[in-house]
Amino acid sequence: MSVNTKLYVLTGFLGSGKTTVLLELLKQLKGHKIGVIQNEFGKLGIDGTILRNDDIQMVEINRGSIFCSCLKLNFVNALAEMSKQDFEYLFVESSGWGDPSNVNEILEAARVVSDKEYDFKGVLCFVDAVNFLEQVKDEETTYRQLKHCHLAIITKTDLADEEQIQKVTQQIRDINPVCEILISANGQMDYSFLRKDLTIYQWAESEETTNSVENKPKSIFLEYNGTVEKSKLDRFLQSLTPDAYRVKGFCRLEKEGWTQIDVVEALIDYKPSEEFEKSQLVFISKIGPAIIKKIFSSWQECVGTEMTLKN
Ligand SMILES: Nc1nc2c(ncn2[C@@H]2O[C@H](COP(=O)(O)OP(=O)(O)OP(=O)(O)O)[C@@H](O)[C@H]2O)c(=O)[nH]1
Repeated sequence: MSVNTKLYVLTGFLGSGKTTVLLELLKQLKGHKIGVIQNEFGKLGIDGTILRNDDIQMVEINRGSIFCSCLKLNFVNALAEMSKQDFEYLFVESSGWGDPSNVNEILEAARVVSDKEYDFKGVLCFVDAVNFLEQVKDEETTYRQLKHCHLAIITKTDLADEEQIQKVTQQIRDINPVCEILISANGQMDYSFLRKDLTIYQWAESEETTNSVENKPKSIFLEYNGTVEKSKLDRFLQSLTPDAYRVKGFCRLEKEGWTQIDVVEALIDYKPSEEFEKSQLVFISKIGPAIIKKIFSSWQECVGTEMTLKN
């Protein structure tokens, strides 16, 4: 039987909580036929590993933004390929650096080459209640993601007080006066938006994306074998927080075993994880290739064991 696949595009700055809500959405929709297109910025598909599950079908597009000319054809092809599968829902998680200003142009291209039309339900933009007000001052991407969304989801409201949430809401309204706004804490939120057509909350006209190969932040990944003491790794990660937009990966710790590491600004989060062959951490640099030297010297000082850095 042929069904109309409901299509949602998830956007939001690095570490704003897209994967956290997507995992919850997948739980809420258990039993439905679901596809995911996962776009990671670095070479390693960390989110893909977190989301992988027998019930969903996933395609990963890594090493850049799906809105950038470097990857948008891959995105169009993935949409066309997945349109053959009669999913009930298709979620596209774009990378935190993704500027979705040209999303309509891409969906139009996909419409031309796909077997079936998607029922596009809207762009969801994740807004980090703790870090957004600072990010939006410096990062055009954060502004564009909001301008072109239909639903803004304020995340991490468990970590922000009422006054902060009010300020964030006001700033969202200044950028996008018509989008719907919801709040979320650790993926808990009102999911009834799934029954709505969010595209009625369209604000901005399509425009060129700001994503390009030239302005793509540097990403680098670190690997080590064996184990590391948590306190040492923590000191290492803390020393790098001013210079990295985001650090994430899976590490084997001496006492705690395999652990998922998430660093967003000053916040370092540790969660138990499945096992891997070796420990790997992806760094998305605020300071370009200069981060390489800092990673080397800080690792020497704080941890001191063998590791390798890869592009
Ligand atoms: N306390 C709290 N932490 C959250 C919330 N949402 C996300 N986080 C944490 O924030 C970090 C980043 O969350 P992700 O869901 O991976 O963010 P993301 O937008 O997918 O990240 P990128 O794909 O790297 O851009 C993780 O440590 C999450 O556990 C929330 O509502 N409350």
